[in-house]
Amino acid sequence: MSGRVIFCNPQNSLWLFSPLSSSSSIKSKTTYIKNVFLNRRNLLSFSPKPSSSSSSALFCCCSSSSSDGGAQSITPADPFILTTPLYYVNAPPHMGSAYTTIAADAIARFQRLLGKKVIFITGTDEHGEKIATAAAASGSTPIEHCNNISQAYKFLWKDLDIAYDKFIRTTDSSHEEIVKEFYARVLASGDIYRADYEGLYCVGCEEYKDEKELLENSCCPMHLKPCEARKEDNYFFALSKYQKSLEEVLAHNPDFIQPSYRLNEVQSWVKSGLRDFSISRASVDWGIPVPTDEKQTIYVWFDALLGYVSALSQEEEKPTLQHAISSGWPASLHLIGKDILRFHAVYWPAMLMSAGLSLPKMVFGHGFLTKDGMKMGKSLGNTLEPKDLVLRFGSDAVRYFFLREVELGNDGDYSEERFINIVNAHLANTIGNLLNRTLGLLKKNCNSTLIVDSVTAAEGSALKDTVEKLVRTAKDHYENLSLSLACEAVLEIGNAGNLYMDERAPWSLFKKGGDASEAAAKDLVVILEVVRIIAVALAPVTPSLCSRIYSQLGYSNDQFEAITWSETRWGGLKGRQVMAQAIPIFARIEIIKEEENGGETPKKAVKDKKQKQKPKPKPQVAVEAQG
Ligand SMILES: Nc1ncnc2c1ncn2[C@@H]1O[C@H](COP(=O)(O)OP(=O)(O)OP(=O)(O)O)[C@@H](O)[C@H]1O
Ligand SMILES: [Zn+2]
Repeated sequence: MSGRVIFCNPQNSLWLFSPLSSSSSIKSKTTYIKNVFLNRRNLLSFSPKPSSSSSSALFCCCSSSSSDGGAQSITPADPFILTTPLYYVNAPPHMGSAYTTIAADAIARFQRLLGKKVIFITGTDEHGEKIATAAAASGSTPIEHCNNISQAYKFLWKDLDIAYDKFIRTTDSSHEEIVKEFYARVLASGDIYRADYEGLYCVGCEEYKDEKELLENSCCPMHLKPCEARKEDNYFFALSKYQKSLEEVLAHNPDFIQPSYRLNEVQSWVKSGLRDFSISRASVDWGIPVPTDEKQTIYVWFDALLGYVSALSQEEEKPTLQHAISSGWPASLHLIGKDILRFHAVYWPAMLMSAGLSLPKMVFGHGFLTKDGMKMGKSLGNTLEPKDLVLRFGSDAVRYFFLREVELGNDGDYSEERFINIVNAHLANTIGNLLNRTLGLLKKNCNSTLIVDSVTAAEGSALKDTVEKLVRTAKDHYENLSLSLACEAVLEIGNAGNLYMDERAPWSLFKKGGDASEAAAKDLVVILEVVRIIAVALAPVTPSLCSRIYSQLGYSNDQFEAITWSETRWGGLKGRQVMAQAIPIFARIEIIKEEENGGETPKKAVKDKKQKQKPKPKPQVAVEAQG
């Protein structure tokens, strides 16, 4: 289905022209508009057109517009555009930055499994005072510093199996072009003016603060450092002009800000009165020059948010807003931490409205990974090294633990003991052992070959029903971004498989021979089918682990790469398939005492554990092959 959107008002409104006849009721027109347009593009709210307007225009949509110079066709094939924050390169990545990116990657992978065209954008935010200071402290030029840290992000994303489509750096020249064009548009809308400003500035947040949000001694609650009193002659963005439009967007679009409890927070910021904010810095050199005044640079947030748009420009095209947005803007989802919600839920929509661009469909502000109750962050330095975790435990364990343990939206504290317990119990035991035991029995009793022509010929009906129900549950949770609950549902499939194995006890049926033996061989097929379904349903979260499962089930890597969610349907295993050699797909993590590992690093401890026996008091962790 498609419709026409005609751009009429350069500010905030557009008119929808619907093919419904003029005699259709307002209710049916409303339903039509909702179904066809809302949530597909960015028609965030609408109201019946004032009767004096053009006869074919049905509704006036507030707060969203298309800037593409006229009519725009809407097609169902819009891509799913998903973004992480562009991380600030004042310091290398840490587990907090990894958390958002892992979650975004799982969402992107799930959407790809559904067959959607996905554009998964991540990148680095590289301008501003903090960066210049960090570069000076490390004895490098700002761009050298940015190159190093940006590269560190890319390396980490590789280690964590992050399959992004676009990595945007705000120092890219194409980005700079787009920021300048955007600035010019906002200026042309009459939303930029020059004024003096005096206030309290947190360099950590790169933001002027309201006194009422600060702790004692004007300390920033996030960075625990006193803010500096500053006075500057700056360019301002007229945010206050968008008060009403923002209120309407928030009121009419309950899904725009997620989780829903964050909407109240945003609504109360807006209700308390929006103040214009400064979008340039006279005292900062490391930034994009203001197009109309080379003595000032554009405020780092005004610049960075535009990275979501500039990331869409194609290398072979001239970097213009028009080209960039024609790749499918608006974003379907900005996944961010709650620390930067105000920028994404208030500043960014207002900026987009001013420039006549569509608003993102959803902004999801997740919670914090904390250490001793404080947000882990680069500025506080209380971070956890994701690289270390990956080296010790592998990317699947890291991805699984944080997505399973910290429900997207909530805060969560890290504990190594809990990490080990969870990944051992879920990945090594429930899933890994189930596959390993089953393949072992298949090898011993069936020559590693499935004895049936198709899985349906072997199916265990009650188990099949349970699995089908849990697959539906997992899908619903993925769709609602409840990643922890999605993991839980998939684990339940594993539990059901283990229960079936224990109840049927195929090892003893094989001993009986005859029909019992044949029933046992069918049971093995059924269990392997359960594990195959787990591999599809958990692929967004633990892609490497799931590809190892697929390869043990006799599929090629290419076959795994081509899977879609529809393959969670019961019956996918090929009859008469010969299974690969059973090797543990997930190395169980063992806690061994340091007296056993002689103080060596945990991985090394596996190899040397038998030789070194010096007594030492503290426990250590080692990785061991699952038995
Ligand atoms: N402790 C954390 N828990 C969850 N996500 C985090 C955490 N720290 C950072 N992030 C992610 O990184 C984003 C902020 O990126 P940024 O580069 O500013 O990192 P930061 O470590 O918070 O920096 P700083 O400590 O200097 O403020 C957050 O919105 C969130 O997506
Ligand atoms: Zn701060």
